Order: sequence, then structure tokens, then C-alpha cells
Amino acid sequence: MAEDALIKYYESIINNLIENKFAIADGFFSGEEVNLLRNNLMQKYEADIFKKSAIGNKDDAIIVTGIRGDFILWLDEQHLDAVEQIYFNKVNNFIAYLNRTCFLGLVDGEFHYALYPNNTFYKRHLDVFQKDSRRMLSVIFYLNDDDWQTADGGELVIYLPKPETEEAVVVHPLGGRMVIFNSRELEHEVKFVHRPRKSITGWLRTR
Ligand SMILES: O=C(O)CCC(=O)C(=O)O
Ligand SMILES: [Fe+2]
Repeated sequence: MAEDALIKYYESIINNLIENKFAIADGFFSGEEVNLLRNNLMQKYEADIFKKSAIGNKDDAIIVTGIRGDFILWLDEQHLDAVEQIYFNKVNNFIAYLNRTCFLGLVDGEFHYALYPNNTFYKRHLDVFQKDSRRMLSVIFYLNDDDWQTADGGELVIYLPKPETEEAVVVHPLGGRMVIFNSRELEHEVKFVHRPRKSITGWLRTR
């Protein structure tokens, strides 16, 4: 994307985020980048280095079955492969723009690959934990195949508090799409998955 187009793209994400506490951005990664990232994810998944997900943050996690069924692998920013380098170049560019324009004071991020096998889900939850409230924004990048269908399930549902009620926003996990939302306020869930669902999930943190 040309520099001015990229700034417009970022600005529309940020405007949505400020107005609605969440934003959906299609095409954050190109089809080619999604293919590279998905192949990378699958290689590592097949090499059996993913772990059953747990509840909690990276350093303090407990495994609770019945809440979430995904398998994850944390990305190590000190040891990135070539494809992950592409990922971080793009993501860090966006984070730098967020910090420059919104003064959010984001100091670091933590990111993991996630694969939800068939028949798994992640029950409604909030992404911050009592011991670590530094997570400010949750970001998810979907790496699913082009032909992902509604029938494949795995929708992300974000619950927006409204006076005396709430609104449920349904997001289909389409390849290349980024979703970003306020980690401290918005509860969300991943609906039952009928086809392996692939993504990179991250949290942008304050001090
Ligand atoms: O993959 C998604 O759409 C959401 C994942 C999620 O809520 C989480 O990992 O905390
Ligand atoms: Fe979450």
C-alpha cells in the first residue's frame, strides 16, 4: 500500500476504535502474506510444538478444559523466522502509528499463533487478568483459507455494553482480516469451530 493510502487505512481503523472500542480491518495482510503465515503456522503445528492453551498470561497460566480449546505457540520476537519478520514489520509499523497519533503509551506486545481444531471454542471472557492489567488492546489476525464459509463457524462475537442491554457483533474469521478491541472493557467469545481455525492473536500492553 502506498504511504498515503496506508495512513488513510490506519486512520479509519483508529477512528472506529475510538468510536466503538473495536475495529475490523480487512486486508491488513495480503493474500500472499496470509498464505505464508498460514503455511508457517501449519509447519509448526505439524512439528507438534503448539501447546494446549491455558487461562492466564504467558508467565502464569493454568489449563482449564471446557473454557477454551485452541492450541497455541507464542512468537519469540528475539528469534523470528523470515515470515514472522514480515508479520512484525507490518504490525510494529501500525503500533508505532497508534502510539504517535493516540498517545496510548503502548510499550510492548505479546503474540501467539492459535489453531482451534474442529469442535472447539473459547467461552465468553475478558482478556485482562487480575494479576496483569497491562493488556490494553487485543488484536487478532485471521489466517484462514480463502474459501472460509459461514458454515465453518468460529465466529468471534464481541459484546458491546449498551444502556440496559448489550449488542453482539459477529465477526467472521476471514483470512487477512484484523480485529482490534479494548481488552479491558469488551467481553467476547469464539463460537464452535467446524473447520480448523487459524490466527495470530496479540495484546498491546502499557507499562
Ligand atoms: O480468535 C479470536 O477470534 C479470539 C481469541 C481470543 O479471544 C483470545 O485468544 O483471547
Ligand atoms: Fe480473548
